Amino acid sequence: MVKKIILLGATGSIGVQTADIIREHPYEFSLIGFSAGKNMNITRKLIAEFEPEIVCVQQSEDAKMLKAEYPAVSFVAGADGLIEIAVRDADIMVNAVLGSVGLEPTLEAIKLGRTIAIANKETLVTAGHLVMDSARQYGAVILPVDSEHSALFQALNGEKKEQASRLILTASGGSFRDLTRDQLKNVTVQDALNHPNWSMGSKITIDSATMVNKGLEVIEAHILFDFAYADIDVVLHRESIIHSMVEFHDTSVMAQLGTPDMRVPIQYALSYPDRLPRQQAKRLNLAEIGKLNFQEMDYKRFRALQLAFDAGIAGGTMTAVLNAANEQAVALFLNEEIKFLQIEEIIERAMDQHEVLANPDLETILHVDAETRKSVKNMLK
Ligand SMILES: NC(=O)C1=CN([C@@H]2O[C@H](COP(=O)(O)OP(=O)(O)OC[C@H]3O[C@@H](n4cnc5c(N)ncnc54)[C@H](OP(=O)(O)O)[C@@H]3O)[C@@H](O)[C@H]2O)C=CC1
Ligand SMILES: CC(=O)[C@@H](O)[C@H](O)COP(=O)(O)O
Ligand SMILES: [Mn+2]
Repeated sequence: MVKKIILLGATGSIGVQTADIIREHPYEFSLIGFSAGKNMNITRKLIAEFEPEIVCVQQSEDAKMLKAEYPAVSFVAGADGLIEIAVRDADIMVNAVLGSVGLEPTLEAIKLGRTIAIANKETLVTAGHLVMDSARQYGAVILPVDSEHSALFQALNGEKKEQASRLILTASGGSFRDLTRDQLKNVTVQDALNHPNWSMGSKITIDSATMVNKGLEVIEAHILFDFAYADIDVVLHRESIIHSMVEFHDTSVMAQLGTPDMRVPIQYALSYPDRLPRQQAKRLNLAEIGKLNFQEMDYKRFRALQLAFDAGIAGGTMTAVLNAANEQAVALFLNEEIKFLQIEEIIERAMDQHEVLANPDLETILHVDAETRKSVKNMLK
């Protein structure tokens, strides 16, 4: 049976790699619709290759322009268009957009009991409890794409969750892992975009350099697997070969390993519960395992990780504040309007200014998200 795929964020790093997997397995998957933001070149290439039923783009002018070029395709635009495409009848909706913009489309697809393959960690950090409560209510399946959470999901597969005692996330340390905090004062955007192991979109690459990414992933792990923060650890692992581990109460540790290639966790989510062969993948050289490097996480050097734990433990709306402040701050850094170390300063100030609201509904979360973005803008005035 060919699985019909709806892909949000098709023109991004995860989106393009998801298209690779669909291309590699034409008898397993069919791309029936996708969303893009502003990248019309990749959008045109995907339309020509996959002949989707429906395409969403950010700007309505782009939708009009494309309609003239591809009259057989339906085009929608903007936030409403993202929801319209997300709820399209399909076997899997892949959320690979960037940022909390992915939240409402995901919630609407969940209400229809859809299977969601989720790469978009901002959705889960912003409103993970709403997402998981709604998934339980409507019987929707949430499959992790993020490499660490795919590893945790695989290591937990077939196990009794109550017999797992600890989640151990691995962190490469990012682009500046060999710099002291003092040396971070004048680093450039170009330097920050130079991740040692992964080729990713700009925002997550900056998040890896600040260690916010690992902080978001700690919250994502708490949300997806319902582990207390006290039972989630992070270890520095320079090679990104062990993608994360689960320790059980008999002290066994199950790990998932592989060369750093996001197509593997993407394919696993799409083909779950089966595994499909990957001829094109670079197989792990077993000699490399002997050289793997692990170090204790240094929470002083990587202050943003501590902030993320603090936000998760505070709960309620605080994770939405962390995420929104970070999204704004990273955009400012990428625009060269602030220095690298100001990213974590902005996050800390936004959190200090926030009164946590417990058990927030969607309206409250969206309001807090918007207010946080405004407050970050005011910080710089
Ligand atoms: N890249 C990776 O290896 C990994 C990514 N992730 C997560 O996956 C998600 C996507 O990351 P990544 O692929 O790197 O991001 P990219 O920036 O490469 O791609 C983001 C995608 O979302 C679209 N987009 C951006 N903003 C909007 C918006 N406001 N409305 C509609 N569409 C929008 C972009 O469109 P366009 O480019 O056309 O403007 C693009 O298709 C993130 O949450 C990230 O943390 C998780 C693990 C690994
Ligand atoms: C590929 C992926 O899942 C990214 O989240 C990656 O893990 C970032 O790596 P670090 O945050 O460990 O540098
Ligand atoms: Mn990850």
